[in-house]
Amino acid sequence: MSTSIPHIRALSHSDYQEPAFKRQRLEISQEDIATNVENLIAMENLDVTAATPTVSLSELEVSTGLQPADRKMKKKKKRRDPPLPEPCSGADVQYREIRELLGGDVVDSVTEAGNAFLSPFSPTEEVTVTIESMGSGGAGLARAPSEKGPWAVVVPVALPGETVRVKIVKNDRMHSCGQVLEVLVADIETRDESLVRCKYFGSCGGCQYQMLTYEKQLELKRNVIVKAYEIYSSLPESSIPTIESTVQSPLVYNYRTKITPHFNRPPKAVRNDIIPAGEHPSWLQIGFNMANNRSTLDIEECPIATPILNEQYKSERQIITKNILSYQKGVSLMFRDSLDTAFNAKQMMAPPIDKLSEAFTKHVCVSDQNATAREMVGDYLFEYTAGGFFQNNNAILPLMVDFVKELIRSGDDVAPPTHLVDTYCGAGLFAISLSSLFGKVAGIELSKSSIESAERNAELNGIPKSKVSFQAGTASNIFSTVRSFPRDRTVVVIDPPRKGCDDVFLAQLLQFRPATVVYVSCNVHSQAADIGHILKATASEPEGKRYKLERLRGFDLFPQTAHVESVALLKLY
Ligand SMILES: C[S@@+](CC[C@H](N)C(=O)[O-])C[C@H]1O[C@@H](n2cnc3c(N)ncnc32)[C@H](O)[C@@H]1O
Repeated sequence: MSTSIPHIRALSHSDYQEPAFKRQRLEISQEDIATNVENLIAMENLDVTAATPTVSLSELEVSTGLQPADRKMKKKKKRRDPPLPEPCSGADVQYREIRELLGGDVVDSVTEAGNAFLSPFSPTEEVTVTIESMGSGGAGLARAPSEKGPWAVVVPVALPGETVRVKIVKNDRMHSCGQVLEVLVADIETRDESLVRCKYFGSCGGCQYQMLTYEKQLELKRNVIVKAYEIYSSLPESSIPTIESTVQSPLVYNYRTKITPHFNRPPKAVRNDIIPAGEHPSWLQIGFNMANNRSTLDIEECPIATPILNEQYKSERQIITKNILSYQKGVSLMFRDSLDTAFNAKQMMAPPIDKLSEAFTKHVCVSDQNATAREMVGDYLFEYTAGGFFQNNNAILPLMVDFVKELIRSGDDVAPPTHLVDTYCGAGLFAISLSSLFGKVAGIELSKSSIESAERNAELNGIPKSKVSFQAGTASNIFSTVRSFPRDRTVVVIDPPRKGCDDVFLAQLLQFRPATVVYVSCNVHSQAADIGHILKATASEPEGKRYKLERLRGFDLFPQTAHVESVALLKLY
């Protein structure tokens, strides 16, 4: 039964036009032609089994316009496959999921035959597939029809069990990406189109889950953590605690406190045009990356961003549109929700603190990357450079900080921790928010401007320098600074960037061996890999020196998207 899916239908026709001046991404380049031909030649010399994608020579000639003579010319040119994706990256996670779907042996044999990039689909081909599983990136995963050979189709906004007609929009290693044209068989139990708030949902790459209830989104995010630990930690099931339910964001729309829309410079062909007042030329795309490819989709407002960001973005779009012909380069904009920095921060924090006053409630939008932004998290005030790192969902931050506090307090009351080491500390969010639990706090962070903010934040919040110190540098350097900290009373908080901790950091952490480690992560896959490494490295140590993973819980910092963050507690036992 075909189901009416308004936003998906809208995507399938010509609402969105690729700007005429842009080279079509799907155009086959000379290099692609060469590769396809070589692969084809390789296939001709192979004992072609069912495991090999089947594209006939004539099909390839039709799709590439290549004639037999060209084949001879290109025969000698060999091109190697691009390297495998960076471990724990989104592409790596997806590749592993594709291997799971198609079978590791099958993928290996296609790869050995040099055909991992030989898509059985011609660009823009339409195909009907049934989604078999949900990828951790929020897209449905399907097998290509069997006559196409072992190949996957990755389909955003399609759910397991659904049958969808898609247009192929991109070919990659062992898979093609499909854009839904029609949902032929819908999972009406799970899909609820009335929940979708954004008219660009499905074509914009920002959100994946608007068609799901929030409860379902949280369940899927928990599954991502379960799977990440199964695959990336290489730990036995018995070493992984029950993963707790994902903590909800108090706001599920209008929560995002930073957005970075962008646009390209105008194409040469229109440089001498005159844009009539109030008109938005069709070639001008100001917005966010599309799902499935990196071209920009023109978007007037983003429902997951805070209202003040949308207000400012809308008026900025008008100014840019008016002046677009004067831009020589593409621009990445930044809008950051902030408390109004016109109020004096020291005065705000001088008792008696009035949290209902304008200084604590008036929000503004900061669009200068170098300007200062300000936010209150619980009882602490934080300032930071607007273009620098600060978490993007302020509504959930107090819950996250409280959970970290709970983990720290959950231990031995007889000898509670006295020292905190905040690694990858940014502007001091954890160091400062947790400072009341400790006698001594040390933080480290690579960005000098974030360290300056952290120092200022300690001062603004009345935390003496004798108690809290910050250091600019790579995280592993902290261990020489905190040599005097008592390891059995020390908590190390780890909150690295997406790629996780490096080997030097992990080696130093293992040598230091603090009683408690709280690992906060924006990439559950690298967190699982790092924690797996820590547990395995200490597994054969004597009692009291082995780490145990005691708690693990997801936090939904980005509702409507597939992204999930997680917090883990490690203890020595
Ligand atoms: C996910 S953020 C966490 C920041 C902070 N904990 C917070 O919640 O606001 C990761 C931080 O690690 C910093 N960083 C990246 N590589 C680093 C390294 N090798 N050593 C120390 N800090 C690093 C980044 O600048 C960024 O501020």
